[in-house]
Amino acid sequence: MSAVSPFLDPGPRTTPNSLAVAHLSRDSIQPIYLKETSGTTDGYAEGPVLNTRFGSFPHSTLLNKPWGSQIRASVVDTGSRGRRLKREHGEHVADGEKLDNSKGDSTPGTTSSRDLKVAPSGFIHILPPTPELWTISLPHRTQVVYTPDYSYILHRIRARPGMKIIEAGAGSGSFTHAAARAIYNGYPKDAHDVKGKVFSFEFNHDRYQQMQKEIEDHRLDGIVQITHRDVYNHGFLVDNESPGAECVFLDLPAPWKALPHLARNRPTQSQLSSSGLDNLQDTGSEWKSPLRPDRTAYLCTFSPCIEQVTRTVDVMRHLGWMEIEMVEVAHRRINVMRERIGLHLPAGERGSTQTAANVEEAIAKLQEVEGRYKTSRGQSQDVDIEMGEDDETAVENNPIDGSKTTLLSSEVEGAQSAKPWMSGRVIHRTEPEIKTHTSYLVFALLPQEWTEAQESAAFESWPCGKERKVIGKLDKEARKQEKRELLQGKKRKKDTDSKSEAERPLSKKSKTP
Ligand SMILES: C[S@@+](CC[C@H](N)C(=O)[O-])C[C@H]1O[C@@H](n2cnc3c(N)ncnc32)[C@H](O)[C@@H]1O
Repeated sequence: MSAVSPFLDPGPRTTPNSLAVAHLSRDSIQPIYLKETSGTTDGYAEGPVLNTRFGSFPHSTLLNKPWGSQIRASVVDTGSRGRRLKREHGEHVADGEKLDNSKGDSTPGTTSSRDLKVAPSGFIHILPPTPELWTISLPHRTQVVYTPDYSYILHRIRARPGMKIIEAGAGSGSFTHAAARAIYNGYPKDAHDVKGKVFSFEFNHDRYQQMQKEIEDHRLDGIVQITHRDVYNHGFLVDNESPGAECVFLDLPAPWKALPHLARNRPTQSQLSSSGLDNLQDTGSEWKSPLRPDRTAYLCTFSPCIEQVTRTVDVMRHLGWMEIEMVEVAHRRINVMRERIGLHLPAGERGSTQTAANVEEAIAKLQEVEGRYKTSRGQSQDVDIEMGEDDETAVENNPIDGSKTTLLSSEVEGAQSAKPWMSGRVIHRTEPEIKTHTSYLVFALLPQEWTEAQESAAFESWPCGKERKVIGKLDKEARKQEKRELLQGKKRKKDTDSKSEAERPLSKKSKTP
């Protein structure tokens, strides 16, 4: 294993031949494999270039940067690229159009990073890959499980470092990456090393191959083992060995068809037929459960429709799964922002409301308007001109409706000195509606295997039913009789005490205080 996956330990800086995430804007991010190539690449003298709507970014400007750095766009000759490609393909290019490749790196026709000119505008941020960022930027091959769902699922199935998870189907690998991070407690040294692992199963061959490649590119091999398999018919054993899983996640069109393969013992014919799975015949071979025998197994299935849920729950009941529960994650994004209220704020600015922020501001404005009205009645002069000549105030034009706002000099100073991102009240607003239904999550658990030997050992330690001392009586009449006897005993004691008191010699009695 060359290095740790950037998903598990990205290190302090970007490195060549590794995955990074280009953050263009809040809703636009792009995964990128950073390459350290000195020669002309794809027609660019600058080597490999990331072209975005915020400008062009040669990889050389993105390499060896601390994660989270802001990278400014570079001036890249995108126009000559087409001409260069044409020339490479032997097409005629006019002499005057020929490119001067002499400057730059030692490699002819390349531009070194120190020769690159910073573009007048445009920047991105370079971020380390995480399962969350990968989920929103990965190449979609199927519907994927998103972060609000998988964070809850991993918590409920108790995925933690050192656990073994079975996942089917792998699809686009969104859940796989999050699961790999959750169970990671080091890379296994060999096949017998007991480290956390994700056993992933995918039926579609193309998706299986793409996943296999991604896992290698992301250096997750050893932590994720993907198998090309139809789990409905062939179950979850890997090389005919049990993965020994404690956690299971099924994102399949018919999860109930995979459930009989997750039983502790071979399901009986009646269990199979009551589940509608008569086609799964007894093959005669030895039964191996893919679950860890000495631990409770936690399962989650992910289904978009309620009919799939009812079918799954029905089969779960027949196969002995317990504490079955369905949950839907209704996720809402909460936007936290600053809201600025005040008459002095520039009109039409995002997040600002032009209204009096308090009583003082409202009175000041009224007084000012009244004063202006009196002045305009006294002198028939243009108010705007007068205002413009007045040092104490300034007039602001509203770019939207053309109206004018008069700013008091103190307000102008205040508005200029305040940092825009610090002014205003911090408020939060949720999205007005929950956007989409993702899926119904069905959770269940299968208790650990319990043998006769374990039962006898438990009985030895806690001999249930062999208690020697019986505390209290069981029936009502016996309890009443017990109470009667208790009261009679007390009464007898009281009588005896008072009798002995009466019989005591008088001299002794008088000494009593
Ligand atoms: C919705 S996708 C899974 C998406 C994945 N959980 C993710 O987060 O990216 C369902 C996948 O199950 C696979 N699949 C369907 N039937 C299967 C079967 N019998 N055995 C294994 N995989 C199967 C499909 O090929 C598909 O890729």
